[in-house]
Amino acid sequence: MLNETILKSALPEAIAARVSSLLVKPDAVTAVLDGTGLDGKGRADLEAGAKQALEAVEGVSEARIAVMAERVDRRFIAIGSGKGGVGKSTLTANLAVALKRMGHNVGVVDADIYGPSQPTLLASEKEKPEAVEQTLQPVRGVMGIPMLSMGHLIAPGKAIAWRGPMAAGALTQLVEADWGDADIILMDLPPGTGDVQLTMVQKHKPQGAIIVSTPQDLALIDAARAGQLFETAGVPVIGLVENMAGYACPHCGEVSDPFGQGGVEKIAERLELPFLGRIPLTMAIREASDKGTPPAADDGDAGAAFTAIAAQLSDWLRQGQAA
Ligand SMILES: Nc1ncnc2c1ncn2[C@@H]1O[C@H](COP(=O)(O)OP(=O)(O)OP(=O)(O)O)[C@@H](O)[C@H]1O
Repeated sequence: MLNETILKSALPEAIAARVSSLLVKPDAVTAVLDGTGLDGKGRADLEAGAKQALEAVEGVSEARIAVMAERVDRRFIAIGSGKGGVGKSTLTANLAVALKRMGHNVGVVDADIYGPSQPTLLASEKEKPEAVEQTLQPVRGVMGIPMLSMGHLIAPGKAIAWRGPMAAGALTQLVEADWGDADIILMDLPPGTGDVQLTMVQKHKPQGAIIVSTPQDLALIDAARAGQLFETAGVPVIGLVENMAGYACPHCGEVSDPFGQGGVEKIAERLELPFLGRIPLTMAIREASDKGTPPAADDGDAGAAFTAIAAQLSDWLRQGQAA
């Protein structure tokens, strides 16, 4: 006589551990499995494995499997800048790595569709995302961080020259991918404050935003504009980050300020927004970024500034404000 114990013992251990219920009905066996933490492929494999094992049991003509997963309360955090080339992508990659090291389930959407650099920064250039039932499955970057970028979907070196609606459509696919149990998704926005950015922010409504700027006056004007963009869209600004602040000469050790100093902190004060910290301009950061080894992945000096900013983001995520 078939019963739950017999059926469960026919399942491989990893599948048996996920059984929520197993019922023997006259026409079929029905199993409900817990798919929490698995991505689309993992859930499909779980379902197929259970079905095959149960239908191999004598007396079972059909096994119906349902894989359920706990709803993940997912938050998107946008990293934006008013101006290009100020280090938005570098900050995003390092914040992701630092948050991961702090125990967060973090993912990265490279929404910088015109210049996607996350595949290089997080060493996933060769990966190609698959789609399961038309939903993209993120690839894995450094430290297993789930991530998606247009850079994964287009041929390397190919420029993307899309108009707003097409760009927004492509980005939706990245945002609405199967993020599994990742509950914090960092979104590397395209630089600037045009229509594309505003549409993206309004459509995908991040829970908070970080603005990056270098300390020079021109960048600061644009950073203030980025603040207005988020305000218009009703997205709270978590704080401002100053990048490329102070350069220590690798030969003589003298510190100079090619882009000025302290400007971002001043503008944060003026806009009444938190200042999250300063990242120095160093060869180590540039070299590590090009190699796909984000400095925040280890305890070296180059990563410390990123880790300190990630700690504030982590506090904001826990309490709703930066420490
Ligand atoms: N603190 C830093 N020290 C040294 N180099 C840096 C630093 N921050 C960024 N860089 C370098 O500056 C360049 C631009 O950085 P990044 O791509 O992160 O900027 P971005 O704002 O995302 O640019 P884009 O406009 O392309 O989106 C990269 O080569 C990066 O390695």
